[in-house]
Amino acid sequence: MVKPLDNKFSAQIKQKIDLKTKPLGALGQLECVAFQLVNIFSQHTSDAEFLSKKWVVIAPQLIVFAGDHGIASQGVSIAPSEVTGQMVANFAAGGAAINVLCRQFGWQLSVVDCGILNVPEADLGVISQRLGNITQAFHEYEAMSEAQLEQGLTLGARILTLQSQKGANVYAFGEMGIGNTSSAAAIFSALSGLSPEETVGKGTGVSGEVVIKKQQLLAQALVLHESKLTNARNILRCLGGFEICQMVGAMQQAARLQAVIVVDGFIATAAAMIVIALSPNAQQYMIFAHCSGEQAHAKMLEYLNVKPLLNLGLRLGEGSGAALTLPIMQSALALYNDMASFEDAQVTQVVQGE
Ligand SMILES: O=C(O)c1ccc[n+]([C@@H]2O[C@H](COP(=O)([O-])O)[C@@H](O)[C@H]2O)c1
Ligand SMILES: Cc1cc2nc[nH]c2cc1C
Repeated sequence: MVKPLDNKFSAQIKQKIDLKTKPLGALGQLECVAFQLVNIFSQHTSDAEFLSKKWVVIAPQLIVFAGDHGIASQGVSIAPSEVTGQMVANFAAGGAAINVLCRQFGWQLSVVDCGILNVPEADLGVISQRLGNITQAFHEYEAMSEAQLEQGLTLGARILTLQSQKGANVYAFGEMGIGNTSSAAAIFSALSGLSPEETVGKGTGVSGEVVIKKQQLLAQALVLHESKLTNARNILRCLGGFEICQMVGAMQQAARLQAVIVVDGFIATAAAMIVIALSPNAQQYMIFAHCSGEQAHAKMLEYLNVKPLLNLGLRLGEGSGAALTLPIMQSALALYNDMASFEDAQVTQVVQGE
């Protein structure tokens, strides 16, 4: 079960932010981030501890879930499925964008093989939680079986529990999987009722013709599975990927632990949408890192009524947008902890005009 935030200290947190030496709201979204983080971190804190404690991000973990997609055989990506495994090897060797950003900011990075076609050599440090080699093409079959779905949710939760032993209070979620923008768009259409024309985009950078092909495959899938697409579990099973499934399990577990969940781009947000559909309280623990260049990501964020922290036109995945939020979260907390109040600094309190 995902508990709602108890909001025990929320009025005090808001007041402390408002009494800092600045015009009301002048730190913009940093104020929202500070409020959300302190509200989450203070869930099991006594009144005395709350007043004296400095709030910090502890042992931040970024987990990249990788999976291959049957739908990729339909030519929906600029890259073949083999690239998923090749990129996983790149993650393991430390050369990808996400490795650079994790080193830059201090995330601990884990990579999970949820079921990819070409598995890198065993000793590369990739965590193996395989549900199969590849999902079935969802325009003709259910992407995965009930057993694979169940196992994926369990294994996703398991990896989060393992990482939580490092004492982390923030988890970020990224993915790698050729073809997975098709899967994420299908999930978004099934959950929202939006047409494939509205949810499909260019993914890795396909041409207009391929976008139309993607839309047609999605339309076919939505008709094929129509009778089953009435709940979030079936939507995930029929249209999802092994990596999306494990991301759902891991995000659910992070929410159960009342930890912060940093959601990356289009595919990670599709996983978050499933989590929210299953457990609406989970959204209280989520920070949406950025608005991706994938055209329907802005629509997903609008559908969830959330404001992302960044808008840099990123469309890489891997957790790259999520990685960039660590210094933002740390800055928001440092301001909350250390910035003087009007009273501390003997500055005349300014009142906002009408
Ligand atoms: O995170 C995003 O918003 C995002 C947007 C477009 C593409 N991607 C990445 O590109 C791959 C999927 O693109 P595609 O064209 O193969 O469906 C997958 O590995 C994702 O990590 C990621
Ligand atoms: C090269 C490459 C790197 C990626 N990283 C995430 N998705 C990707 C897709 C491609 C094609």
